[in-house]
Amino acid sequence: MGGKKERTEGLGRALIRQQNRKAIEAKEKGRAIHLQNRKVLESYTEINEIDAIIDKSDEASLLLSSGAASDAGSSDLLISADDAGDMTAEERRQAQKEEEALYASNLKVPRRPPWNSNMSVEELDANEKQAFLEWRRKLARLEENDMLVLTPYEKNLDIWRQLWRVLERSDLIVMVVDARDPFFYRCPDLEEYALEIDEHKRTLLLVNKADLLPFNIRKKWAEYFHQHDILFIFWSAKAASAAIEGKTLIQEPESQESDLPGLDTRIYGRDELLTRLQAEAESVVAARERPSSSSSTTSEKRQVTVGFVGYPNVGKSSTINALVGAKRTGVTSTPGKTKHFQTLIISDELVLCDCPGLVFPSFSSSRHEMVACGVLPIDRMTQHREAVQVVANRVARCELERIYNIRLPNPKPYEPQNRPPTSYELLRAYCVSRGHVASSGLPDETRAARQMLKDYIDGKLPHFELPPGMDTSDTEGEDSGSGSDEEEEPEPSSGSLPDRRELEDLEEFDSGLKGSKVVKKRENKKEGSHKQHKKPQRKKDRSWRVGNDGGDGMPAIRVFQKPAVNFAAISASGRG
Ligand SMILES: Nc1nc2c(ncn2[C@@H]2O[C@H](COP(=O)(O)OP(=O)(O)OP(=O)(O)O)[C@@H](O)[C@H]2O)c(=O)[nH]1
Repeated sequence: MGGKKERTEGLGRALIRQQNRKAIEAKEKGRAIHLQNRKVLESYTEINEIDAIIDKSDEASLLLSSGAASDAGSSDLLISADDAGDMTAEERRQAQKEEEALYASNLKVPRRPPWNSNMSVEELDANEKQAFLEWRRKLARLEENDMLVLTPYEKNLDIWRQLWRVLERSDLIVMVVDARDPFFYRCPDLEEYALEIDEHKRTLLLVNKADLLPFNIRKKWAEYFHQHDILFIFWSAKAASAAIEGKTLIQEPESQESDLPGLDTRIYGRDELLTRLQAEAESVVAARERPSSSSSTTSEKRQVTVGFVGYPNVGKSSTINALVGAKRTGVTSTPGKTKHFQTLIISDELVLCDCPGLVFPSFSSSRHEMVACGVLPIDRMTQHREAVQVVANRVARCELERIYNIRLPNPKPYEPQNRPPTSYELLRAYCVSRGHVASSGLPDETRAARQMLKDYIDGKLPHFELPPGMDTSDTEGEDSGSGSDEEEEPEPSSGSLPDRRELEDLEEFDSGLKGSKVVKKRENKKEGSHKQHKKPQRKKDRSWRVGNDGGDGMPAIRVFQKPAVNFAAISASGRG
């Protein structure tokens, strides 16, 4: 008997030892993969397909071995360059719109492949890589269509993995968008993906930076969201942080009446937002548990999780900091600094989760627009005139003149009188007034462009989009005060303001030389801190000339799909 017992114990010990060995091996493997993945998380929006294949040859071989690349050459999506070459600009734009509408549904957020807790770490890793490469391959195929321009998007799987985790663990998903152009930052497919994970999950649009939106425009957006069944809240992380310090940033209008009963146009305060988020998340949990509620005897409260997702720079970290009431995550105006998701326990009932900013794939914007909207870093700007043209198209001429204390040349008699200034005119006027001269002796357009884009992103240059189907005539005659009691001070002039005649003289002048005089005069008068650039000016350089007749290498004015907001009309209707 004793021998049998010993044998059984021996077998038991052997089994335990085997289990432990397996556990240690699995842990080691997991650690190896973990270490391998622990390289600093970086956002890859600029990487191209070739780079991806060279850099990640292991992933490429995975893709090839799966046979997934076998149909990569099929051309059912293609409109060839030859077909497109015969079209007029208008026809091309129309065809592009049609193609974009046709393939809009192909712009998906990458899905995490199905998984379960029995899978090994390697298996999970390989499946995720495979699914991700498949997703990238589909997008690459879209790019083969000459009519479709896919803007840079996040190509680092590890960043998408962060999103998958946040989506899976959150009951309520808060999509943070910039109030000045909510639909640029909204990703409807993400809402769909959340529902695929769990049909009860809800997505709420947190319309941040509402302090930068005039009240009447906020009201229009509220009506639009309400009519289209979009769950939304207006919010200003900046105002909420100011409130924590006892300051008031937003002066709300006394009456916020609307034709739609129950319309919520308020900008929420910190406590209100926390309460509402918790209530929304609890309603998700309640809906999820409802079918089995008959078997549940207790009504005890569960901890709910609210995940914050969105493009870089929309204010996710600022929002979390304002909600937590202390600085817990880094905030800067450089997009893409949050690299890993963070979990913050607010109370026994509420947990917040901050996801790194993600650039979702889209057709609808240009790279310049993405720089101007703050989702691609200004440092990566290669064509500054194109990016500044976005600013020139969207900020009223009078606002640019007032805020920068500059004079922009009037449109020529043969041009539409309401055309926006060209980026060239704007950059030149700015450089002249500030004395920004590059070492070449030419206006330092890059420096000017960087400053203007920063001002545009930070809200110093006012701009906003109207809800779809609405134009400025819908907002005229209404109070459009921004609600913010922060009055924009015009920038101090660096010297006396050149009058229009002086500027027009400059157009006719060999302005490299004359420009340098203007520059020096201004520098001496005010901006003592600026370096004196002593390099001789190029006499015959024509890059200072104003005009868009094409003779000076200036790009034609770009027509953007979204109509520029007529700020002049809005300003005239009472905006400060
Ligand atoms: N005017 C205004 N500016 C804001 C507000 N919230 C955030 N900002 C500014 O927007 C910029 C980006 O804010 P972050 O909180 O770092 O944005 P994020 O979404 O966490 O960015 P990533 O880490 O890149 O994903 C910073 O310059 C903030 O000061 C707001 O409510 N109003």
